[in-house]
Amino acid sequence: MTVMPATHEHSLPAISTLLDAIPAPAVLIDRDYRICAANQAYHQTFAPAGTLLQRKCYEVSHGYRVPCDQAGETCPLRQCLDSGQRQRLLHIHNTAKGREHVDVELSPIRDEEGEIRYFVEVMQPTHRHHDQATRMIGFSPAYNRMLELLSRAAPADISVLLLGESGSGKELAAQYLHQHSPRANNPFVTVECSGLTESLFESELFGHEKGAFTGATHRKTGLVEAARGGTLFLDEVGDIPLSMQVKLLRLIESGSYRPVGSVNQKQANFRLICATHRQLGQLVADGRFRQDLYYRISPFPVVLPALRERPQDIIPLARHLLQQLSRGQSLSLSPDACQWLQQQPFPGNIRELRNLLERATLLCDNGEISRQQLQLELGGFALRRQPPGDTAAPAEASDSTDIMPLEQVEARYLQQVAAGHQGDNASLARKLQISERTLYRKLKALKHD
Ligand SMILES: Nc1ncnc2c1ncn2[C@@H]1O[C@H](COP(=O)(O)OP(=O)(O)OP(=O)(O)O)[C@@H](O)[C@H]1O
Repeated sequence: MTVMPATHEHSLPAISTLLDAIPAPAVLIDRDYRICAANQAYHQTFAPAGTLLQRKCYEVSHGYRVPCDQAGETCPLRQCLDSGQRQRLLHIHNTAKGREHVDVELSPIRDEEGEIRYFVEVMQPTHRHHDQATRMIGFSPAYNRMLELLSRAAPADISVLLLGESGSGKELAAQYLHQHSPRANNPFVTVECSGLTESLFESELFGHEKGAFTGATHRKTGLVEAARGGTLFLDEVGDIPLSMQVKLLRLIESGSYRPVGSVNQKQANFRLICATHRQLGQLVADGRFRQDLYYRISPFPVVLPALRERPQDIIPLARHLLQQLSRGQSLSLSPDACQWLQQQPFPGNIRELRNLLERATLLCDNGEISRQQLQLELGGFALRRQPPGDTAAPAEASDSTDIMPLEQVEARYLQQVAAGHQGDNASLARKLQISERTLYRKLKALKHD
C-alpha cells in the first residue's frame, strides 16, 4: 500500500476506515512513533474514552515516556526500519483490562520513492480463550522470550519439547500450545509417563482388545486414539523406561500403532508435545534415553525459566493465583508478605508458590495475607533444599570421585547395551553370558531404580 504524506490529513480518516476491516486492534504509526490512524478495536483496547491521534505508540500501549528500545524492550518499529521488512514479536501492553501479552505484527508502508513512511501495526492478544485457569502470567524478559517461542511454535504442527524444573509451568505451556493451534477444538490428552510399567504403558497408550490379556474384559480405547485430531502431551517423557522408548519411537516414526491383542494397525493423528524436568542430554549420554527418540521429540525445544530467574514475576503471579484460590473473595498481600515472597528461592517454582498461598488463604481472616501466614515453621521437618537440576541423577555422578559402585557400573552398562541391542532378550542374554531369567531380573531392577 502507498499512502500520501501525513500533511494530507484528509486521507487519514479514510485510512482509519480501512483499518476497521481488520478485526484485531490495528494502528497506523509514522516514523516518529506518532499514531496517525487507529481502528475501532484499537480504540476499545487502549483508549475506550480517550483520544489517540498524535499520541506516541509507546506511551499509549506501554505507558512509557521513551520508545520501547530505550526502555529495555525490543521495538518492532526500530526493527522494521532496520530490516525494511515485516516484523513479528511478542509484547506486553497496558490494555483497558490490564497487562496483556500481545502478538505484534508491524508492516512497513513505503511512499512512491520506496522510502518507509509509516507502519501498520496489528496486534492479536495471545490469550485467545481468556480462561483464567490456563492464563500464563509472567512479564519478565526471560518469560516473555519463552512465550514468544511458544506463540511461534503453536500454529505449526511441530513437536515441542518443554524443559524446565518441576512446577515451572510445563503442563500449562503444553495447554497454551494446544489452545493456540489449529487443533484447539480437538482433544488435549495428557499421558503421565512416570511410574507406568511396560504393559500398562502399551495398553494405556494404544488401547487393547477384549480378551487381550487376563482381566481385559472390555475393549479399551487408548490415549493415542483419544487424542485423534488433537494434541498428545507426554509428561515426564524422561521417565519412560528404555524398553518402552522403542515403542514410542515406532509410533512417532510410522504414525501408526497396534492396540494390544489386535492384528490391525491403526493410523494415529496427533500433535506431539513432550515435557521433562530431567536433563535429557545427560540421560542420552548415560544410555538411559534413546538418542533416536531424543531427536524425534526435540525439533523445537523450549526451556521454561525457573521462578527464581524471574523474581519480578513473583508478585503478579501471586496476585493471579490468589484470585484463583480465593473464589471471588477479595484477598491482598501485605507489603511485608510481598517483600518476603520476593526473597524466596522457590525450588518448587509456581506450584510451591501456589501451595504457600493456598495455606495462607485458610489462615487469613481479615482479607490481607501477612508474612507470618506465608512462613511455614517446620524446623527439622522442612524439606532439604536440593540444588536444582536432575534430581534423578545418582549423587555419585556429581561427586568428583572416579570410583563408582560396581552395581551402578553394571546397571549403566546394561542400560546402554539394552538400548543399542537390535535383537531380542534371548540373544542379548547369550551375548552377556547370563541366563535369560537373570537378564529379566536385572532389567526389571533397572526399571525400579
Ligand atoms: N505462568 C503461569 N501463570 C499462572 N499459573 C501458572 C503459570 N505457570 C504455572 N502455573 C500454575 O502452577 C502450577 C504448576 O504448573 P504445571 O503443573 O504446569 O508445572 P509443571 O512444570 O508441569 O510441573 P511438573 O514438572 O511437576 O509436572 C499449576 O497450578 C499451574 O496452573
